[in-house]
Amino acid sequence: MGNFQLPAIGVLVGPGHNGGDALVVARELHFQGFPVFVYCPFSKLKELTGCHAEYLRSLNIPFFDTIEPLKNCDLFIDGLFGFGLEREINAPVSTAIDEINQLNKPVFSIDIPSGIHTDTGEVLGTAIRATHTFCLGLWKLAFLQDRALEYVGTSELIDFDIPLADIVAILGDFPAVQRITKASAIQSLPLPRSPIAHKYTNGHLLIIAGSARYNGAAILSALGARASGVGMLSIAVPESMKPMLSNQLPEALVIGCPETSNGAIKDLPVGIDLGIYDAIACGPGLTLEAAIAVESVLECDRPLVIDADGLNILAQLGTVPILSERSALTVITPHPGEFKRLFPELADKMGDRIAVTQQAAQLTGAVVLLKGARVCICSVDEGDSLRDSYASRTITYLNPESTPALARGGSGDVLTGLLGGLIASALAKPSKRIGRKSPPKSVVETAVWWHARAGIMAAKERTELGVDAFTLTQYLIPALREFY
Ligand SMILES: NC(=O)C1=CN([C@@H]2O[C@H](COP(=O)(O)OP(=O)(O)OC[C@H]3O[C@@H](n4cnc5c(N)ncnc54)[C@H](OP(=O)(O)O)[C@@H]3O)[C@@H](O)[C@H]2O)[C@@H](O)CC1
Ligand SMILES: Nc1ncnc2c1ncn2[C@@H]1O[C@H](COP(=O)(O)OP(=O)(O)O)[C@@H](O)[C@H]1O
Ligand SMILES: [K+]
Repeated sequence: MGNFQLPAIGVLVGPGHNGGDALVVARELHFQGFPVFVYCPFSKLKELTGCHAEYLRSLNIPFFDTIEPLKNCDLFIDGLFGFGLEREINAPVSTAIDEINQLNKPVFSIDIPSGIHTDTGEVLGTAIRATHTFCLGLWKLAFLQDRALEYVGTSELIDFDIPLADIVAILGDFPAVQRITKASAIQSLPLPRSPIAHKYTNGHLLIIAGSARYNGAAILSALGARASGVGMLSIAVPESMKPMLSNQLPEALVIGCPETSNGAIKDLPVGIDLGIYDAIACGPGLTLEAAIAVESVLECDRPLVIDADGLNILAQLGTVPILSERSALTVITPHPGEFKRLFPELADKMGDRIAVTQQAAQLTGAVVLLKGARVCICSVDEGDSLRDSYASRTITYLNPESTPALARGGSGDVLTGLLGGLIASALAKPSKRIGRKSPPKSVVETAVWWHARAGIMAAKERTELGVDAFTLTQYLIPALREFY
């Protein structure tokens, strides 16, 4: 026999059923021969948890009420608190959590890292920084809240067959919050194309973007739109940028606009007919000098994607009154900074990204796409008869998988173009409609999922440092090849 030693395991046990789960894990590891050490500083345990504790003590598994004796353990199981935690954790438990975090050893959390609020993802005083979290039964919202992600580590769902009838009884047939799945995202791709398609049946998108200061934004949006397969792509840019755009995108119709002395779009060209476009994506790189053009876009009856400076100008014009006036589809795609400018009344509640996105959708009737690590998309439920008041039910989609490789300038511009192209293609006018078309709102989820897949694939091949925005555009089509 070699000198083989099983790792020692520290198990952190709380007073509720999360602690009960941890005790069951501790017992099974003990039966498999692992040395197990329990930290449980609580004198009062819930009944079932208390029974498990009693059984472990009868097996002579050691219990401690300080962390000190567990410090040499090789890894930890965290069962201090699960979804029952609603108030701040105080000393001595908070101090124990900080000490565990400082050990820098692998920690496996049960259900949710202890200290994280199960819905809002808020850190209640302090929280375990898990290496891996096993979420039990149904995904908790905290796994989709940006502020919890550094604590969750990698994560997986342990499905223990909660009966579907029970889930439906509580959440309904179509829960108001959904994770974007590969299956649903693929469904809304404009594939396969009709064999008798022609360019106009595949939609005509107008991108309005760019300035002398930010000319790359127009190119990146256009390359995003190119990957969407949109039938026709027009790009309105300041007149002096026309040659550069034509050079980069020979297939596009480039429209030169009158420009300010700083090289921003002063206005749209006289006589331009916005009515010919199936969708308009407006905003990347415009600067605030393009206010007149953005105002005319917001007043037109075309489906819109508004991003970046389009949003900053919208905020100045008055987000809620302007968007509430619109009857065509409007998708706004703010990052958190832009979101605060659009909705200053929600600025101090941004920690709960899901709640503020829902409130923004209710205030405006727009589809609100809040960017970040876990993009949140929210719209008012069209099936709801109270829609006019916007006080009705919202439907929320969250993208569960992405990569921080996308956290660099320009990746949002790519998304704007991709999204615009997919919407134009889904909304190609009814007289031209051929083949399968998707509901326009569902392509918003598809665009977000596709953009993230491209980032993930690029990061895998090139590391997280190798995904500049132009490179990202080059991975959009390869990311789909896995599926087509
Ligand atoms: N269907 C189910 O129920 C299933 C449940 N499952 C498991 O149970 C977990 C939920 O169990 P739970 O409801 O007992 O809550 P839990 O998170 O253990 O904590 C509550 C305890 O903590 C205490 N406490 C709270 N805050 C505190 C603080 N700041 N500082 C100190 N104490 C504090 C609170 O005390 P009290 O507020 O009552 O005084 C109470 O005693 C869930 O995450 C999953 O692991 C799964 O196995 C599958 C099915
Ligand atoms: N940590 C992250 N993980 C995953 N995606 C991210 C992360 N940070 C940013 N992103 C994504 O990158 C894009 C950044 O967009 P944005 O902030 O508008 O940048 P830009 O305006 O420079 O193009 C968004 O799609 C956002 O969701
Ligand atoms: K836990």
